[in-house]
Amino acid sequence: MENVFDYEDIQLIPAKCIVNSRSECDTSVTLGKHTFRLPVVPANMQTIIDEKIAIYLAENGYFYIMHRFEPEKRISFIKDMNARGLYSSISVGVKEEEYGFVQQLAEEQLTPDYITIDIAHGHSNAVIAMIQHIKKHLPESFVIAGNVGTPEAVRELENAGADATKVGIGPGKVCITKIKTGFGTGGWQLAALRWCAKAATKPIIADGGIRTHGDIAKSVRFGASMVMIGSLFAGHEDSPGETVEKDGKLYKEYFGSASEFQKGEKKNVEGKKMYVAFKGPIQETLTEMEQDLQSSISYAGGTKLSAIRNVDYVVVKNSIFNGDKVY
Ligand SMILES: NC(=O)C1=CN([C@@H]2O[C@H](COP(=O)(O)OP(=O)(O)OC[C@H]3O[C@@H](n4cnc5c(N)ncnc54)[C@H](OP(=O)(O)O)[C@@H]3O)[C@@H](O)[C@H]2O)C=CC1
Ligand SMILES: Nc1nc2c(ncn2[C@@H]2O[C@H](COP(=O)(O)O)[C@@H](O)[C@H]2O)c(=O)[nH]1
Repeated sequence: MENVFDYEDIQLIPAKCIVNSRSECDTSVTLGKHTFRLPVVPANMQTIIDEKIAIYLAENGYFYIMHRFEPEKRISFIKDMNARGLYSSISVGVKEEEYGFVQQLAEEQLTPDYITIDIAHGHSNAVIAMIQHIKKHLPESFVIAGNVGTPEAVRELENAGADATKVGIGPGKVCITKIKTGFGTGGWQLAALRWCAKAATKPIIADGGIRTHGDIAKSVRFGASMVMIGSLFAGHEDSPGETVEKDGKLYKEYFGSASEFQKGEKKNVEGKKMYVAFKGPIQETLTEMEQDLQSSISYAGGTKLSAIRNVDYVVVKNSIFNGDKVY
C-alpha cells in the first residue's frame, strides 16, 4: 500500500462558493429505500444506542442501527417500530441461533428495513453465509455487512449479496484490536477507506476513528456514503451508558462491544472501557454536525454532499493541529 494516511493528515482544498448561505447546502443522503438528514449513524453499541434513541432518530429523519446485545428484544423492537410507522434497523451476528432468528422473522412476516451483520472480522465465510441466508429469507431487507478493511473483502461481500459494506478494523476509540492482534486499519483508516471505495460498486459505511466533524467530510471525499460514529455520540445526557461523578464532574461510560464489560468474561477481549465528559442532548451534536457539514459543502463549491467527492486535497502529515490536542 502506498500513500498511507489518516484523518489528521489530510486537508481538503476549498473551491469557489456558489451559495449565499450555508443553509442552502443539503446534507441528506439516500441509503436503500430511505433518505436521511445526515450521512452519519451512531455506532450499534450498547452505550451509544437504545430503543428510545432509535425511535428519536427514526422520527427525526436520521439513520440508526440498533445493537444486537439484547437479542431477545429484537422482535418486539421491530413490531414497535412498525406500529409507529417508522423504519426498522437491527443488527445480527453469525452464530447458529442467528439463523433461526432470521427464519423466525420471515415466518412472522417481519421484514426489517435494514439488517447489519456486526462482526469484528467480516471477511469470512461465516458472514458470506449469513448474507446469503438473509437474502434468501428476507430479500427485501437492505443488508449491511462488515467489518472489512480490504478491496477484496468488499468485492466478496458485495458478490455474496450485501447491499453495503462497513469498513474499519480497529480504528475505534475503545478498540484494542491493533494492540492485541497487530492487525487492522487503525492509523490509516482514511487510506483504507479510499482503497476499499475504489473497489466498491455499492455504498460504503466508514466505521471508527472519527474524532472531529471535519472527518465526516473527509470520509465522504474518500468514498463513504455514510459514517458510523461511536465516541462522539457517547456522553450525551440521553446516551445509554452509565453516568458517574468524579471530583464533582459528570462522566458517562463508553465501552467496546468486544470488551470484558460487554462480554461479561475475559475471553477474546478486543475492546476497553473509558469515560467521556457528560454533555447535553444528542440533538445538539446532530445539529452541529449538520451545520459543519453544510459549511463543508460550501467550501467544496457545491450545494449537495456529492460536491465533496470532487475536491482536491493535500497530505499534511500529522500537522493540522500544530501540536494542539483537540480530543
Ligand atoms: N470494528 C472493529 O474493529 C471491531 C469490532 N468489534 C465488535 O465487537 C463485537 C464482537 O465481535 P465478534 O467477536 O466478531 O462477535 P461474536 O462474539 O458474536 O463472534 C462471532 C463469531 O465469529 C467468531 N469469530 C470472532 N472473531 C473471529 C476471528 N478473528 N476469526 C475467526 N472467527 C472469529 C466467534 O467465535 P470465537 O469467539 O470462538 O472465535 C463467533 O463464532 C461486534 O460488535 C464487533 O463489531 C470487535 C473487534 C473489532
Ligand atoms: N476493536 C474494537 N472495535 C470496536 C469495539 N467496539 C466497537 N468497536 C468499533 O468502534 C467503532 C466506533 O469507533 P469510534 O472511534 O467512533 O469510537 C464501532 O462502530 C465499532 O466498529 C471493540 O470492542 N473492539
